[in-house]
Parts: sequence; C-alpha cells; structure tokens
Amino acid sequence: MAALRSLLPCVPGLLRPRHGCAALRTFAAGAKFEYIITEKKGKAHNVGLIQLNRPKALNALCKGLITELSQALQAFEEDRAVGAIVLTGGEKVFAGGQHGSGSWAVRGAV
Ligand SMILES: C=CC(=O)SCCNC(=O)CCNC(=O)[C@H](O)C(C)(C)COP(=O)(O)OP(=O)(O)OC[C@H]1O[C@@H](n2cnc3c(N)ncnc32)[C@H](O)[C@@H]1OP(=O)(O)O
Repeated sequence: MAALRSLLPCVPGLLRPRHGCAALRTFAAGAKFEYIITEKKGKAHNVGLIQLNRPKALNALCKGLITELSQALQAFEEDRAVGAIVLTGGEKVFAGGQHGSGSWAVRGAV
C-alpha cells in the first residue's frame, strides 16, 4: 500500500498528512470527499474501496483528487482491519490522466 502511494505525483506537503492531522480525522469520521468515494467492503469490512469520482472531467488527476486519494490510502493503510485496497475509476475510463496540460504538480495551480 505504501508502494501505491509512492507512485502518486509529488505534491510537496500534501501527500503525506501527519498522523492525527485534520484531514485524517475528517476521513475517519466518515465525511465525504469531493473527488473520490470510499467504502469498506467484505463480510469483515476488510477491503478498502476507493473509486475516483470526478466524472465531469473523466477523473482527470487534479491536485484535489490526488490529495484526497493520498489521504484515503493512508487512512486505509493505518486501519488494522483493512487487508486489501481496491482502486477503481469510472464506467467510461479509469482516469483522463493528468489534469490539463503542463505540470500542475509543480505550479500548484489547479
Ligand atoms: C502524467 C501524464 C499524463 O497523464 S499524460 C495524459 C494526459 N491526459 C490526456 O492527454 C487525455 C486528455 N483527454 C482526452 O484525450 C479525451 O478527453 C479522452 C480520449 C480521454 C475522452 O474523450 P471523450 O471525447 O470521450 O471525452 P471529452 O474529451 O469530451 O472529455 C469529457 C470531459 O473531460 C475533460 N477531460 C478529459 N481529460 C481531461 C484532462 N486530462 N484534464 C482536464 N479535463 C479533462 C474534458 O475536458 C471534458 O470536459 P468538458 O468540460 O466537457 O469540456
């Protein structure tokens, strides 16, 4: 799971929220994300499901989506009950790739 997170584009200071930070507390409390849907599946609720949910832009990877994805991965990773994580996209495409053109990860403009 840590390996999967390490594949995400680098957004300094955003991808690895410190343990106990506000974002993780919000996630743990079950608040909804804007760009992803998360759920625990299976009889033992031991499968973490993350679905990319930005259909208007074909799940293009904007900074907000990447940040939420990283937070969800970290929260599932720290959940001792979760033994596997499934990451899915949309019906039409998994994701439209990097949002827009150029390097938003560097400019931080999205
Ligand atoms: C890290 C490197 C990379 O990721 S490189 C790859 C970057 N991604 C792309 O180059 C894909 C760009 N998108 C497309 O070529 C097409 O959208 C498509 C082939 C994936 C699908 O074509 P289709 O005709 O079925 O849909 P639309 O083109 O009409 O797209 C719908 C809607 O989504 C928006 N969108 C799609 N991809 C992106 C993106 N990468 N960034 C931002 N927005 C994207 C597209 O603009 C449309 O929005 P709308 O408001 O309706 O104009």
